This record gives sequence, C-alpha cells and structure tokens, in this order.
Amino acid sequence: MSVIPNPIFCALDTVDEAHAASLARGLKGTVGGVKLGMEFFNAQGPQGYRAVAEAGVPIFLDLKLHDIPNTVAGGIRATLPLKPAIVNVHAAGGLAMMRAAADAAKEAGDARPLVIAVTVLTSLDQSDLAATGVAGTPADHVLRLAHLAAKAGLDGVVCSAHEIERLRAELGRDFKLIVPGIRPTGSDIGDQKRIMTPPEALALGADILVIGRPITGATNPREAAEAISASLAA
Ligand SMILES: O=c1ccn([C@@H]2O[C@H](COP(=O)(O)O)[C@@H](O)[C@H]2O)c(=O)[nH]1
Repeated sequence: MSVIPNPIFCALDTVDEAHAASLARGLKGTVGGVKLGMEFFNAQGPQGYRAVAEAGVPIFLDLKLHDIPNTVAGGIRATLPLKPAIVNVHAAGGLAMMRAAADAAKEAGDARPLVIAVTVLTSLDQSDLAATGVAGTPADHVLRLAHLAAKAGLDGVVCSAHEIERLRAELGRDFKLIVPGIRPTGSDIGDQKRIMTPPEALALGADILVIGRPITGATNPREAAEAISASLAA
C-alpha cells in the first residue's frame, strides 16, 4: 500500500519549458506529482522549474547529485529556495556524501525535501553492473547501497520494483521506495531493463511510481495517466 494518495509521479523529460508546464497543468489531479530531471533543469534552470511549479503539483527534482560531500551539500542547499518535495543523490557517492546531503536539506526546517539515494539505475542489468566492476546481482547491490543510505539518515532510495520486497523486509515500512522502470502492459520498454507494471509495483509496496514516456509519449497524456490510475485502483 502506498503512503501517498496518488503514487504516480510523471517524469517530464523535455528541454521545452512551455511543454513541461503544459504537461504539469494537464496532468494535475491525475498524478501525485511530476519529476524534473537533468534534461529539463540543465536547459531551463530554476526559472523553468518555477514555471512548472506554478501548476501547483509536488515536484521531485531529480538531479542525481554525485560529488564530494561539500559540493553535494552546496548543490542540495541551492535547491532549497525552489521548495522541491524530493531531491536526490547517488548512493555510490558514499556515506559522508549522503550525510552531507541530508544535513544540508535540514536547513529548510519543516519545509525540507525528502532526500533519496539512487541505487542501481533501472537501465542496468547484472551484466551491465559487472562491467562497472560490481559483482553479484543488482538486488544485492541495491540492498547494500540502501543500507548505506539508511545509515546516512536519508529518507529512502530509488530502486527497481524487483528489489521492493527485500528492501521492505530489511528497511521497514517508513523507508521511501521510489520506483522508475514502470511499464504498463504492452508499452515500449525503451532503455529500461528492470521493469514492472504499475499495479504489480504498487502491490509490492512502492511509495512512488515514476512514469515518463508511457504518459508523456501518449497522444493524450492525461488519458494515459488516468488509465494507469484506474489500473492501480482495480
Ligand atoms: O534508476 C533510475 C533512476 C531514474 N530514472 C528516471 O525515471 C524516469 C523514467 O522515465 P521513463 O520514460 O518512464 O523510462 C526518467 O526520467 C529517468 O531519468 C530511471 O528511469 N531509473
């Protein structure tokens, strides 16, 4: 069961401010929030972010920071005036870096964003991981990185749906699990490798389902989001 009324966050992966803002307005009420990542933010920056925020939907600012602790703390601090609901770093940046990120976010007091760690990208399978020098399954590495994120005081992790059960068993109900690699039955997989359908991922215990192209690439994104919502309620 999800802790968020509508668990769908739509990834607005575009460089176009007007398009992103129009999608956010059009999806309001059918999604729990939207995600702005490096594609949008590198093109449009804080001003573009504010244009999307005018739609009045919670925003996951997905910049996946990965640097030395002081630099990441500064990067998180710089996002706080935007009041994102969620920000993130790469767990591979290590314990001290994640602690610095969590501490920086606390400077926003009660308005602090959730700070989440990306574990193993959903576009990677075991052979991709092996090529980076990491032996074992993606699940083993996700678990290892998630324990490190919890130790650093982070609120949760980005993982694939295939790791949800083990993460819930080991890290409990309150640790947030944000899950991309979500594909409604029959939709194009694209570059994702560790995928699952929305109802399956939700049933396993995902808090947030990050869904991009299956919604934004549809002829009618709002109808696509409504269909996914309906599949979750069924
Ligand atoms: O492991 C990860 C981490 C982040 N993402 C992001 O989620 C969306 C997924 O978009 P789709 O179009 O639904 O594939 C995208 O913005 C990624 O940057 C991820 O996919 N996997």
